[in-house]
Amino acid sequence: MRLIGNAAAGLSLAALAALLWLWQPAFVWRMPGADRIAVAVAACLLWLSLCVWARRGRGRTPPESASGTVAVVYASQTGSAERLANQTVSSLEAGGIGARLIHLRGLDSAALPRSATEAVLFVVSTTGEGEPPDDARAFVEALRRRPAAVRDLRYGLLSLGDRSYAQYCGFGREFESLLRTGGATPLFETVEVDNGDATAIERWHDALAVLGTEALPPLVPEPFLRMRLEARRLLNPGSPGGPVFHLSLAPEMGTVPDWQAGDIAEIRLPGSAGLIREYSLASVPADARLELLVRQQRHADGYGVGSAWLTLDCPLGGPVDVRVRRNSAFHAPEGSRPMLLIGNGTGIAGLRAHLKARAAAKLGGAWLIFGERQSRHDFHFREEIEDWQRTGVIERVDLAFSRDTAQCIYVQQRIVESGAALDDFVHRGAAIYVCGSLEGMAPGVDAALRQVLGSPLLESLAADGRYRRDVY
Ligand SMILES: Cc1cc2nc3c(=O)[nH]c(=O)nc-3n(C[C@H](O)[C@H](O)[C@H](O)COP(=O)(O)O)c2cc1C
Repeated sequence: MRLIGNAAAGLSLAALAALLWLWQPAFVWRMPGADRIAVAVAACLLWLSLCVWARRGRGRTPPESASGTVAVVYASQTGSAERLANQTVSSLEAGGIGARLIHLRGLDSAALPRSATEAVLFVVSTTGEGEPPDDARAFVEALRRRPAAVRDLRYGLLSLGDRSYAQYCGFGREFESLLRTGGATPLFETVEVDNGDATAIERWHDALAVLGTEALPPLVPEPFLRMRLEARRLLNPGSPGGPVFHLSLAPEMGTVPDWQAGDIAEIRLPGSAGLIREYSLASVPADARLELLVRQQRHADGYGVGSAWLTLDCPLGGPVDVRVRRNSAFHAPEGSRPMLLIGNGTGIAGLRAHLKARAAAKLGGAWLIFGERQSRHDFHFREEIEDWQRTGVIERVDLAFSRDTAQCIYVQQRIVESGAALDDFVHRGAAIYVCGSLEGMAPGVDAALRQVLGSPLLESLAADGRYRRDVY
């Protein structure tokens, strides 16, 4: 191919030189012979540099493997599928296969590559009770209506889940059945990953050999960073609820890793076969600290493993192995769009990070709806929140303390009570962010938003990334 290309460039160069010689416009004709030759040489040089420039431009596209390029499409609720998709792209590219990362949110099934040379690798997780991540809902809905949209697609599927849930990999299985119904062709057997199981991830890596290279570098897991527990403060002494601690992790040396509001801290517990616990980050990089809220879990048979270590056993100043997981599904909206922040309990952590980021960017236009048990004990970060109200970062706060009154008020009631203002806020362009418990709060908030805004609007907000949730 390259030989043919070079020959063609040579021939066209010769033709151009001949043309220039024959044509010789009048002003060139009047020049002395030596000058005419100089003009012809200059024109040829100009032509040559144009050819070189055009070839360099072409060289910037990803290299194609013997079997073409790969689109790696992910849908993720809390960032794990996003991370594996990223690692897959890096590994493919290092192995010489052109790969591009695509977020399933906003993707039209008609836009999926369907050529014989481009394969699609899907990396998806399951959330809720066997449900798709929020960023996959619109795509899946469209696929249900028009399954043939994926006909002729060649795909591989990595499906993340956790066997402790009743519907293990429920969404991954539903997605695969939709792909097959639509006539898509699997490149290899779907790989299901139970709770980050490394052996299953290795199987995924091995299966990728079908794309045309045996020597694919391994998927590189992000390393943990050694930090130390700098501070631990009980936020709710006297609360009828479980104790909530505000933890601050400082770097042992050097700087903290980079992150954005919405990202998640993964903490590796010592002496527990590498068990990892995850928490929404409550701080921003300008704080130079990773801050978390941890509720101490007490069960009939003792404390929860992760929370007991962080709130009781880890000594102040002691080492903590941590890494940050990018969770773009809960990142801030673009620009200065207003935000409706809804959460309960330790969910204030993720919302606080967003408020801190907005305060630093001098953005107003935040509305906070927060719920806990008693205002006297459980109004976490009260001073900060009141300060943000004074300085205009927060334009409105609604609180729902369930144990302050006999009627047990929750955030979902506040949503319904403020229906007209909330509808107006959304029509002013606001994005809705929900952080906190999956049980009770998240479905209750979802139902209340549907009641106030209507399901079609809420679905379209989700599809546009204006309804995002970090719920656990
Ligand atoms: C709130 C919540 C609900 C979940 N529901 C399920 C489920 O129904 N079935 C399942 O197999 N895994 C379930 N999981 C486990 C996730 O699929 C698993 O942790 C996955 O690695 C998350 O990937 P993501 O971060 O890309 O969303 C759930 C996890 C969470 C936090």
